[in-house]
Amino acid sequence: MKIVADENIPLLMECFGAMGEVVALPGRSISPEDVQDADALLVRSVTKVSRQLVENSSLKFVGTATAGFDHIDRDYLASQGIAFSHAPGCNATAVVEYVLAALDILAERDGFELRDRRVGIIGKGQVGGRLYRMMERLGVDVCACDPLLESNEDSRDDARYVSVDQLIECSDIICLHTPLTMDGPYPTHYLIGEQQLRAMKPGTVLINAGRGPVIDNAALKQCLSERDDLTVVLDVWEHEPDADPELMAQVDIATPHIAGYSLDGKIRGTEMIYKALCQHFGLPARVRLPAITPLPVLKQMKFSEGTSFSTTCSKAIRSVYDIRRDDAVMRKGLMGAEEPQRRLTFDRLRKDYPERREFSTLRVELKNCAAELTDVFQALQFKIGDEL
Ligand SMILES: NC(=O)C1=CN([C@@H]2O[C@H](COP(=O)(O)OP(=O)(O)OC[C@H]3O[C@@H](n4cnc5c(N)ncnc54)[C@H](O)[C@@H]3O)[C@@H](O)[C@H]2O)C=CC1
Ligand SMILES: O=C(O)C(=O)[C@H](O)COP(=O)(O)O
Repeated sequence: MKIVADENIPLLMECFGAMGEVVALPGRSISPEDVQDADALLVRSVTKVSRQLVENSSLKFVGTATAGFDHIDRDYLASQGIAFSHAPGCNATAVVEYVLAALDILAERDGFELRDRRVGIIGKGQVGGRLYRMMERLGVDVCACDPLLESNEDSRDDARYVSVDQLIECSDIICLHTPLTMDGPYPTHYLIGEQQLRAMKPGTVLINAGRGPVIDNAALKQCLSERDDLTVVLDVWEHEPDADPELMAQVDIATPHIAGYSLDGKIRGTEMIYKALCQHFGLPARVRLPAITPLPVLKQMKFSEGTSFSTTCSKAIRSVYDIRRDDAVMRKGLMGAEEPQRRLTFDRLRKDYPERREFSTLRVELKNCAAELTDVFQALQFKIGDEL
């Protein structure tokens, strides 16, 4: 079997090496010639899997180790009988933790308590659904907009569903977690445009960790030049990897599409397409990824009695993931850089992203602390108690 794969898929050789020839290539440069005689193509989000790439190839399987699949022409693959698989939910926890890490920094900077804010989540799927439940457990007032979920009797739950306009009207913090869609009953392209931006309440925090074009970036730039009360966190950008440096200068936290980049989430993505490929070709899935996942650098934190509530949570969150580093590195690398350097730097920051682990890899010891603090750490998915 010949497998062509994005070189940025972690544990590629460990998983697929024994199955045949594995050709690892930079995702953006995978060409029709590369896949012509391949049996399987394994990508991440930067490879456009279009008719032009795939036609005249011997491909039987395409897998993307990502949650999103707007880079895949699934209709064309289906028309050619090529199997397709993605990795739903693989990095949802990482994205939720990205949002929490951003809110933790902003709450300290701007002097607010998350519990005093209403959070509105647009897109209540794997990411948005986890975020919704976590906010509920943290005692935060939360609502969601997801007309597809709401209108489906099988998936509807007792969450508080509202329309986009209602959500914008009532939320202090707006989190975007929809896929990028251009058609269907509820397309998300430019879901947030000039009108929606204008309608946001004074002081709204807007976070986009879905896909760049869900916000009209030109309208956002214009809006931010007119009102300085909005706080914006952008992980995703229109025209990636060419993130607009002017917009970057206007937003409060800027990162290069790394919200889902926990090592745990990336490895889960690899595992999901590995299992799907094995199943498709009738091969045994022998590799056990948890067994070869590295141990976290930081395994345990102990808090002294009397440490304040918010200090304790912030310290734990920032020890695992300090989003300020990602923001600083992006600004340093991209501001003032010319094309094509800017694009190359955006991609390099993603390729060389340092190891980041999920909250659940850190054990937190809370001797003689308030029970409420234990509840909060549990809601955030940290491990509790002294085991070492
Ligand atoms: N920044 C990053 O690193 C990452 C970004 N993503 C992006 O986030 C998106 C969401 O991820 P998941 O939650 O895993 O996907 P998902 O498919 O589980 O959830 C998406 C939800 O959005 C809803 N939705 C679709 N159109 C909508 C609309 N017009 N208004 C409101 N809701 C709508 C769907 O019904 C679904 O419940 C992915 O498609 C991907 O594009 C995902 C992972 C990492
Ligand atoms: O899973 C998704 O969807 C994402 O957005 C991924 O985090 C994108 O990562 P890359 O595939 O671009 O490495």
